Amino acid sequence: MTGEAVLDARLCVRRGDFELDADLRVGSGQVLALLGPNGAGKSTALRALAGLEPLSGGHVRVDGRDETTTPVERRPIGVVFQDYLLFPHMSALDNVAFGPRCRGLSKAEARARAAELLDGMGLAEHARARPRQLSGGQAQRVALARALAARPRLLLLDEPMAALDAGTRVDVRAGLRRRLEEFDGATVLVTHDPLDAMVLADRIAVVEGGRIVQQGTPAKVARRPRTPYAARLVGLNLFRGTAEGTEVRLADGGRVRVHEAHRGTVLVAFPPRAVALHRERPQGSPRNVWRLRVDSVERFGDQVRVHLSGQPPLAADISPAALAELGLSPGEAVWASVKAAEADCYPA
Ligand SMILES: Nc1ncnc2c1ncn2[C@@H]1O[C@H](COP(=O)(O)OP(=O)(O)OP(=O)(O)O)[C@@H](O)[C@H]1O
Repeated sequence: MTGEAVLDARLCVRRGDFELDADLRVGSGQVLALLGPNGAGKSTALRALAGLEPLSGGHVRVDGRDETTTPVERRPIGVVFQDYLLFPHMSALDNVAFGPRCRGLSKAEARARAAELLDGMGLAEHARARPRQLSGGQAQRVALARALAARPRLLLLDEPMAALDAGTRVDVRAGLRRRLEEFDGATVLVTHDPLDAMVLADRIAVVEGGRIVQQGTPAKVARRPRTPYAARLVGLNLFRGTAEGTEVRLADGGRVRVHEAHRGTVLVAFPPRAVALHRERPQGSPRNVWRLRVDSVERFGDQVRVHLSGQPPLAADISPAALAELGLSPGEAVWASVKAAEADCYPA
């Protein structure tokens, strides 16, 4: 990120035994996704930014101003909660007008601003509807309009797709992306869905155990994950090891041959579709060949994902026809191979 950050925060929070310690910087018009497993500290980070969770250390700066001790209602922040928390007894218009009203705008001014925002979200004809009369996607847009109504500089989105059914998610996600592109403040989005992070964010911070373990563009995180969690999310096999030329000795046992020579501690990644399975030991070209055992087999899109244990443990994607031909079942031994050219190797 270049230039001055809209959000510059160091969040140190203690909750019982749990400790969050994370640095966040988000530029103007940028979306940062906090992606991580349950209990990683994503919501704690969002709550700390909003002022709902006290910091034991660190700071929150927005546009260069220190907001660390600013009360929740006076922070230049808009929040969209997971289940939107719209006021059920108010119309969409009054839900959106609520924030500006609280900040001192007259009723007419607040309503005019709310109407404009709803209009911009394609919700003009739903302005009088109560939340329960809205679809999930519409309710999300009202919640977003409400968060934007106070003209925040920092927008916080907590699992914005979680309340939606799978069928509407794709459209709503695309719509949310367009709206976030129009927002010139900073956005922090919490999710445990990699697809949300990939589609909505300019940058992803992978949070595990209260720490940011990796940060980068979605493409970079997807291609070069740095932890087994991140690798699983994007569906890659990932190993840490020590390279000596084109051979990598893996930390947990086994070896992988890679295409380019490296030296020292590295990560090696390759997709499950790069793994071929064989009944007989394969011959020929410079490839990796391992004798492994089938752990489990699951349907994965139009492919079958075979989980293998051994050194190294792998996931392999093969076609249902190939599975039938191999006649594999859990507990059986199988040969697995990967071409050296398919194994991406990078410094750890
Ligand atoms: N009310 C609480 N009191 C004490 N500790 C808490 C409380 N809520 C959460 N924690 C601790 O904080 C940690 C982080 O929780 P947090 O909700 O921030 O994780 P998360 O990444 O948002 O997970 P999820 O995806 O499940 O929402 C948890 O592991 C838990 O140990």
